[in-house]
Amino acid sequence: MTAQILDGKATAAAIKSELAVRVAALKERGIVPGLGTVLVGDDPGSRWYVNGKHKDCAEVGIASIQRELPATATQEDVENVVRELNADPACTGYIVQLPLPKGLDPNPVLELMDPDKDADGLHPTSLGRLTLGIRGPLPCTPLGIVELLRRHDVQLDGAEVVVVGRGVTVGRSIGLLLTRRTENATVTLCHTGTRDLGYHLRKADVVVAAAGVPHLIKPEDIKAGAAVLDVGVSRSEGKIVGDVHPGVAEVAGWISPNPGGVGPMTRAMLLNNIVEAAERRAGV
Ligand SMILES: Nc1nc(=O)c2c([nH]1)NC[C@@H]1CN(c3ccc(C(=O)N[C@@H](CCC(=O)O)C(=O)O)cc3)C=[N+]21
Repeated sequence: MTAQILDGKATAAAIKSELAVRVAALKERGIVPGLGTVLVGDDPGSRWYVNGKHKDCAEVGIASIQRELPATATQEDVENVVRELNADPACTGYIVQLPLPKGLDPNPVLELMDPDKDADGLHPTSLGRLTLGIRGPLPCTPLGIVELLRRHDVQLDGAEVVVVGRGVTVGRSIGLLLTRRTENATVTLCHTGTRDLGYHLRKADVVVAAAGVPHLIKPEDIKAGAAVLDVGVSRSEGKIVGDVHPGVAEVAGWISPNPGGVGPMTRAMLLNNIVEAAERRAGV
């Protein structure tokens, strides 16, 4: 068996054209959604990601608000930019690109953000709302994964999902999404303290690999026909190496390529969060 592709690039493109229609409808009511980004320092990778987000915005008609600070910026400097974006009516939502340069503490910065302007869906209030079932921005990568599976008709209702990795952006938050009544999956969260990872993986209908360990997930650990999502981003000689061994494609029923899988979906969901925030504010 060769796995079918969970094509994140094509799916993200389809979502972006749907969002463009919703943005046009907002504009007819005089509302222009705007995404802000805060980039601190000169890490080329971070700059590349941030530029990509603004390119995405241009494609769907969302306005861009770019704030840049040098690597020498103080905690106070970063927090002042956050206060400014909180107060800016043109900014529907924004992200503070992580990681921040050494010496800066991200948590007070993130807590200072207006939760209603949280484009990442990772603000303490957003995670609290998700836990409590209150409408609000949702974490982009988990949401992208759910959307990618839904649009390829991969069943989540009743599925055994095994998540590998307990990072906040994916592992810690995706279970909250997948165990809602609307998704209705059973979720097991594995991490470096898990005694027998293979034992859990072999039962999984869906595997979300978000550990950041190159080729951690081996073909012998995957149930035939399972859906495997590769979220891992490690780099070797400039190329992305995911958490999933290439041999898994021979066993799995569905696999997300990396690049071209979950990454583009994450970006599309960031735009989705901006459009939804603008719609919520407009009472749509
Ligand atoms: N506040 C904040 N929010 C974020 O969402 C955030 C962040 N900080 N810091 C860094 C990570 C990383 N991240 C990616 C998003 C899309 C791709 C993506 O689209 N990748 C492409 C190409 C990757 C390549 O070729 O380098 C792909 O997977 O096909 C990658 C990485 C968002 N992040």
